[in-house]
Parts: sequence; structure tokens; C-alpha cells
Amino acid sequence: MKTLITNIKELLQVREAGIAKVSGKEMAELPLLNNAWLAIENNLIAGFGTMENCPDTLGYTVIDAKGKAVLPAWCDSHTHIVYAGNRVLEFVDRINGLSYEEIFNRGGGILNSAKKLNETSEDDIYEQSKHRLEEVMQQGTGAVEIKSGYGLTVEGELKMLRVIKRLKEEYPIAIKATFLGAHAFPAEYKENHSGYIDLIVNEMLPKIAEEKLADYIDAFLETGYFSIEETERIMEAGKKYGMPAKIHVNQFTAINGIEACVKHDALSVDHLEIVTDEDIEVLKNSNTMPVALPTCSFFISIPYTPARKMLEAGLPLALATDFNPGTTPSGNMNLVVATACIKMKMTPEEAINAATINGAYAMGLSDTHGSITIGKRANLIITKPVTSYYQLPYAFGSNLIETVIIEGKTI
Ligand SMILES: N=CN[C@@H](CCC(=O)O)C(=O)O
Ligand SMILES: [Zn+2]
Repeated sequence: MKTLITNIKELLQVREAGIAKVSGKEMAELPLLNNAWLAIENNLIAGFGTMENCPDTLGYTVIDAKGKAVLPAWCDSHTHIVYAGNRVLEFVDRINGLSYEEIFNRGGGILNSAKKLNETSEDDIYEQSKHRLEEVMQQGTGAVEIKSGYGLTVEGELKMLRVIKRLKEEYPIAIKATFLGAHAFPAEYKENHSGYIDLIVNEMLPKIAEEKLADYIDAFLETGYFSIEETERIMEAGKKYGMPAKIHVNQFTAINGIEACVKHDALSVDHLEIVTDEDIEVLKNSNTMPVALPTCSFFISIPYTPARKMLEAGLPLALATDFNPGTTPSGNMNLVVATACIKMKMTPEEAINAATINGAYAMGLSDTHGSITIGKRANLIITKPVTSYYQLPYAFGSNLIETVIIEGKTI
């Protein structure tokens, strides 16, 4: 199957092969072609250029993109799309003045979702989760990471990861699975942290590895959740099973957790609402991608990741949704990009780089996703007619996406 997109007003994020991520000042540049074409063969980007050199349309299905922008589909490197029920009552509790921490301390939050998940069948969780996955695909996401972490029991964690596996098998979108057994201590382990970590390391991980259910390992490294030492045990155990770390860290407090993650070669450190100068120093010259989640900051009214400070220090930055029932019940990457521009003062170029090429890096998908590069997957967004791509974050409440192509096919 061959498709030719013609008359593209702006073809964004055009890159040579081999660029895995962009950092610091490089993030201000978003290479583009005006008045362009792009050819798709099977599921891959087969070629692109400007219209004066457009191939003969014979043999192609032609899509005329006059007045429209084309860009790589979003790469959402941090989600918790698989869950049961929702947490609307906590949403109202927060409106009435309770904080995220207060809700958790009352037995709500992650433990509330864990209770629901353990009471729900695998099939039911699959049905609920597939609608969310379909929704984010329609919103332009072409690759996504999904975490477990609402099981917190051997069976519950396996159930979540099996649902993720089923989604991988049923949908064309690239999915990476992350094991997040260390999301919170279940009530019965509140006074026995090492007992729960033993359960993760000695029972959950071997089964997960045997069934090949996870690509990465995660922990919530935070005051009141997992300490540096506890998270290090988790990262070391993951490494033994070939699961690099992607860690929730610095959401509410900075306790030198980033240093531990970098020491353990974490692929990404995510959240980073609170970042110190020391954290920035350790991230420099590391291979660890910092990931910001601005719609989480928006939804639970916490600080935004200090993007300007990090980019000025030369760091890369990725953007992701954190789609989950508690802190971000939205998987809309366009809203993430808009919020990063509006609240974190990232330019549209920086935000789009963060949501595409750097997001792909944070999922280990740099070779296949995140840019318009010959040989990469044909995962594309075609916008409605726009004055320029600036309209995507500017018109933050509008859906300017007209067509989404995943693996060469319009969805
Ligand atoms: N902070 C930790 N985990 C999730 C929220 C989990 C929840 O409240 O359900 C997050 O990334 O924000
Ligand atoms: Zn998260």
C-alpha cells in the first residue's frame, strides 16, 4: 500500500536518521519543509521533499494536505492508561480544599485505585482501558508507555500487565509496558516496607519476566512513598531482568532522588515539578531524559517543571501526559504541548520537540518514532487548515487534528 501526501503547508520535525534526542538550545529548532510531499510505503516513511520534486502520483492513494501541517504523531512516554473506575469523588474533595497528600493519607489516591482494580476482572479492565487508548490515538498519539501500579499485589500487577500485553497485540500503536509495583505501599505493608519490596523483587518480578510482560521498571521515589534506598533496590532488581528504570521523582519534594536514578542509568526521570540546582547538575552529561507532565501540575495545582532553567542548562526535556485517574485524567498530548507553552514558557518548537523526538527517546523508540525520517514508522498527524503550526498550542481548547495515521493507515 502506497500513500502520497501532497501540498503540505508545513512538514514539521524533518530529521536525518541517527538523531536520538535534542537538548538545550537545539530544542528551539524544529526543522521543517514548506510546500512539501511525503510518501508512505507499507507502514514506513518512504520519502519526502518539496513539491517541485513531487513524485508522479500514479500508484499512490493521494491525500491533499493543502493549507495543513503534517507532523510526527505524539510520543507519550508516561501514562497509567490501564485502570478501573475513576476518582471523581477525590476531584470534588480537592475542590473543597483537601490536598492530594491528605486524600492519600485517608486511604484514597493510589490505594483507592488499587482497591477498584483488584475488584475488577481482567476483561473489564481491558474494555475500560481500550477506550482510553482509542481516544488518545484519535488525539494524535502514535506511541505510548503504559504502567502497572494499581495492583500492588502479585495477581493485581500481573493482571494489569496482561491487559497492557493484550492492548499491544490488538492495536497498531507502539506500546511499552512499565512495571510499577513500587507505586505505593499497600496498607498491610505500611510498617513493613522491606516485606513489600521482597514481594516485588522475589515474587512479582520473576513472574513478570517469565511472561515477558514489562520493558521497564518504575517506582514512586517521593517523601512518604519509596525512599532512595528502596528505589535503588527496585532499580537493581529490574536491571537483573533487563528492565531499565523510568522513575517517578521530585513530584512534591527534592530529596536527591535524581542522583540515584542517574547513577542507575535510568532511561528517564519523570515529574520534576521541584528541581534543585544539584538535580540539574547531575542530569548534565547523563543519558537520562527528564520528563515533564504539565497537565498533572494543572489538574492538581502543583508547580510546573522549571523548563526554562533546565533548557538553559543544556538539558533535554520530554513532555508526556501522565494519563491516570488521580492526578491527570486526560491523555491529550496537544493540551500537554499547549500547557507547556502557556505555563512553562516553552516555545512551540521546544514543546513539539519534547512531545515527539524526546518522547520517543524516553521510551527507547528513537530509531523508529518521533521524527519525519526515511525508514521510520509512518505515524503522522495531519492538521486541519492552519495559519501555521503555532495554532496547535495557541488554540489550546480546539481539536485542530484532522487525520491521524498510524503504521501507514488512517485510523
Ligand atoms: N505520582 C505518582 N503516580 C501518579 C498518580 C497516581 C494516582 O494518584 O493515581 C502520577 O504520576 O501522578
Ligand atoms: Zn505517573
